[in-house]
Amino acid sequence: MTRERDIVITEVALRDGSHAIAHQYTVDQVISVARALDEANVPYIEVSHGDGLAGSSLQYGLSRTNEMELIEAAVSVCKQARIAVLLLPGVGTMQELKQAAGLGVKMARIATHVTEADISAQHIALAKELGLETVGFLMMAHMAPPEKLVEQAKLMESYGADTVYVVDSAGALLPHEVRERVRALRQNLRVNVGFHAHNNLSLAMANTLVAIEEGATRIDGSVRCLGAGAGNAQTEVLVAVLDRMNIQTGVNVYKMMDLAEEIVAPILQKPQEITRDSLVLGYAGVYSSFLLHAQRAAKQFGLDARDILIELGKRKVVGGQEDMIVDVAAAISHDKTSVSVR
Ligand SMILES: C[C@H](O)CC(=O)C(=O)O
Ligand SMILES: [Mn+2]
Repeated sequence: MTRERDIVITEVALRDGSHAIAHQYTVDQVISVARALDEANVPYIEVSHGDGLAGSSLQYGLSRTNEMELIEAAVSVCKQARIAVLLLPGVGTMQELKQAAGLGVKMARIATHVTEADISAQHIALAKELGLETVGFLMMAHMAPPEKLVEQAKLMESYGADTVYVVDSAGALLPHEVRERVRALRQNLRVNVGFHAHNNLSLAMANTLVAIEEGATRIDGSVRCLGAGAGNAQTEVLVAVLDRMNIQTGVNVYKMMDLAEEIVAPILQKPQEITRDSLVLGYAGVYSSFLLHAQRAAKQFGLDARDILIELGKRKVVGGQEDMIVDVAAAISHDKTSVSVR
């Protein structure tokens, strides 16, 4: 018997990658990327604002195109791939989830900070009620020890999640820390375990392989590394590596390479690489989607973005606290000015 997929990949460039391009996706771009991913036999494609449904706002960044149009476009061109959406309770509401389901979305990923799983109960329940495959997405997983992660994951499982993800939002986890976390979830959950990496410390691939070794079967990647910060595990590389390991993803390696090169690379204003600022995200444990916000604030206040990011890391700022970025920049700028006039 042939195994079609040992590992089920969710491609996140059309959602996580939205952070990297300041939420400027057009319908044409989404159509060409989603169609090519579908032809490459990628099973799940996530589409929404970078911060999930209804993320388009002054706080998180305004989308160029209404995400429902993007979702509808992606659904319309996929023959086998299922479209997924991300939802952060409090940012997105039940109404957007219902609307997305009505457009043909098949999977909902309900994301909370790693210690706040309790706010996902109603959204997970609604997603199940709507007949969606449902994922609990525990973000900033480096901020909680394995026991805490297990406690929170069990809550999501009890609400009905089919899968719970360890999400390394800051790209800060080291391989042994991924091992401990995925192992702990595998030992304590009955549902699937997933892993979502960020490449800020150049560990996305290594960490993903460790997660798979520990039994994670749901894995996220972004083609051409098109994700927040330095991007995620690079999907076309991941499927090639897994193929060499005789681990089936069902994804066509050549087609992934071609779409990365010919369709996704031209969307990028500059190549996704580990710059000094994205490296600091992983080094200081800062949410990857803060990168562009911090760079903008640095420009506004004439500062080094690294100083802002390091301070955000010290203050343990988490997703949803984007307004703190400007506050921190203003405070650093104020301190500098007062020192220089003394
Ligand atoms: C809203 C975040 O961008 C979700 C995510 O991809 C992460 O935490 O990482
Ligand atoms: Mn991410």
